[in-house]
Amino acid sequence: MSNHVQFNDVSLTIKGDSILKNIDLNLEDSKIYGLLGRNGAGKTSLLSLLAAFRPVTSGQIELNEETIFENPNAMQQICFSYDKDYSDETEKVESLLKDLPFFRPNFDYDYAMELVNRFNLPLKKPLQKLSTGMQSAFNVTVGLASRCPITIFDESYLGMDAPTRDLFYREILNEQTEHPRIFILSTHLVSEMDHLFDEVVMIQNGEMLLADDYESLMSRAVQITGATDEVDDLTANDQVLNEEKLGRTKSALILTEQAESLGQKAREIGLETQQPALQDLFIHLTKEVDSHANNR
Ligand SMILES: Nc1ncnc2c1ncn2[C@@H]1O[C@H](COP(=O)(O)OP(=O)(O)OP(=O)(O)O)[C@@H](O)[C@H]1O
Repeated sequence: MSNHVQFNDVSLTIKGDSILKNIDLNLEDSKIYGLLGRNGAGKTSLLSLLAAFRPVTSGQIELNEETIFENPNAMQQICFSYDKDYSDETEKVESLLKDLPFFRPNFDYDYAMELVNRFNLPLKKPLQKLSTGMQSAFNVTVGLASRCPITIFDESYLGMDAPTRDLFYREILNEQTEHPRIFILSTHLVSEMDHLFDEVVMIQNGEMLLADDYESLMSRAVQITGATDEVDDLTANDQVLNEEKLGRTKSALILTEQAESLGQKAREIGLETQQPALQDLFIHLTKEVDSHANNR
């Protein structure tokens, strides 16, 4: 069965503060979503609504047309992996993993043991005694081996060192081939993780800024560099996300439906073009919204 999630005009208010505003979002099966946003943008709030940790203030979130909140059937389909506080957790890694099949119907214990070996997790140690990075590796092990149709990782890899994160990224791609599902990866490590994303979702100040597939978003972006007046003439009618000047030379980051033909024209008149990275778009798209907000 193909799973899909729909956010319909979802808002969240906490103690009078508007945290999320009118969020519309569709999540489709077998896709990896990168959820990006500045600090405090509302990523964790949005994910905690999807995990049914709290009710929406208005709107609906549905999994396969069924409301998620207080719906045990829907909630069993969703795994939310985040940076938990384990300071009081005296249970050992081994016994926690052994208990999981009772709560997670798709939990694959053998796969969990493979991950325990790969991440060098000490089975006999209580969780509270693991290092921060090892606790993250435990969270990731549970998230991957639970094989939930909706699997969410909210910065759950922050404590991991670079080789361990690399191992995790490989597992995600492998799992998506072997056991496809909806993955949502909330992260600030944009340049390190962008190769994983099928879709990109950006939120800013609790509002949806952008939701698009990675390829089509990147195909709309081009960086043009050359003599300032030539770059200005060529890009006069385009959305310039960022400009950097060095003497008489200028580099402009452009987002346009016509990026391919614009790039071609640029090269024809001797300007240089480059494909920007998702991180560049993220930095300048979120910066631009800020500067508008400050001007109001
Ligand atoms: N329980 C709460 N009570 C009041 N405000 C909250 C609560 N939880 C979150 N907020 C506020 O909601 C906003 C969004 O927070 P959230 O944690 O969702 O952002 P985030 O995008 O995950 O940020 P970060 O990248 O820094 O983790 C922030 O302004 C935060 O202060």
